[in-house]
Amino acid sequence: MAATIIDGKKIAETIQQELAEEIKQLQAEHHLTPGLAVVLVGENPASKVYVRNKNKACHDIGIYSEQHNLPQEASEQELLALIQQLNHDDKIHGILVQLPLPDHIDEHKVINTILPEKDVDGFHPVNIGKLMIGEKGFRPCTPFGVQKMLSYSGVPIDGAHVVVVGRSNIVGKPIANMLLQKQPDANATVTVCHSRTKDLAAITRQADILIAAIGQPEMITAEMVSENAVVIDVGVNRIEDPASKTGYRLVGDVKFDEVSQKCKAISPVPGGVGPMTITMLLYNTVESAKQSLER
Ligand SMILES: Nc1nc(=O)c2c([nH]1)NC[C@@H]1CN(c3ccc(C(=O)N[C@@H](CCC(=O)O)C(=O)O)cc3)C=[N+]21
Repeated sequence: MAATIIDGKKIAETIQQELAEEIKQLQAEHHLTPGLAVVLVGENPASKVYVRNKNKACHDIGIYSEQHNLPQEASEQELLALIQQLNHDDKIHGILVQLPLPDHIDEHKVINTILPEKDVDGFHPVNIGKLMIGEKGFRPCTPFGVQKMLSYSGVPIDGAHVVVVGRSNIVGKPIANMLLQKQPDANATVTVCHSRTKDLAAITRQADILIAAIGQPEMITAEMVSENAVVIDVGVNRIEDPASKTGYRLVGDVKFDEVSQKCKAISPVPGGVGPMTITMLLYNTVESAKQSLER
């Protein structure tokens, strides 16, 4: 039987409406408008699309946003100075530096310079540490979006066997930690697999919830999933497609056509995790603005 489609776009819209209400209230009661600064270095075309989408989403729900474009040749020093300036800017509650950065810039140094209380991407070691020990802090937007997507869809996480394929710092490792926590919308049994895993399919077939975050187009096939599985596809891969007017097409890490004929529920690409990622960035920015009232 065909799987239920987990409509990330629709869930994202619902959450964005809730955020818009919350922002109206912050403005009425505290004269406070949440503010986000997005920093883009260079000309990566995919990055430009995301940055544009983020700015639009901010505008739609009432978040103030500003975009800082640095040229590809900008020095690390220049970028760090900009971050320092944004750290001290009271209009700005969230700072996002679009990754990847050019090779001559040290990503760790850049992330470490962002104040943890403005790190709405959840990439600063302080926020990663808080996630690890279950303390309040910013959660990385993509895994946070996956968790919300599951809970909004009524997928039981408590006690479920979650299999994560992929061990990146921005998706695999944090999602595994989040769903493992002794907290609501978590309490899962988590297995993390990766490129060195022996007999991957034997493990993925055991998943109640399968999270594909490998970065390999259409790697997860029908024989790797069970009939009861809920499949969340985190992949965003651009593959060439001469038939498309853009010359490319977006596919996930899951072979959607065959897997969706077998499993219980599945999130599509596009229209799945992507819109949730942007929404959780907005969520974190609103959260950061609220926290600024308490300082
Ligand atoms: N500091 C930082 N934070 C990020 O969160 C971050 C980043 N760097 N670098 C790049 C990745 C990628 N990313 C996406 C966000 C939304 C969609 C998204 O909304 N995708 C749409 C389709 C968009 C399209 O058509 O290209 C969808 O899946 O429906 C995709 C990818 C955030 N990233």
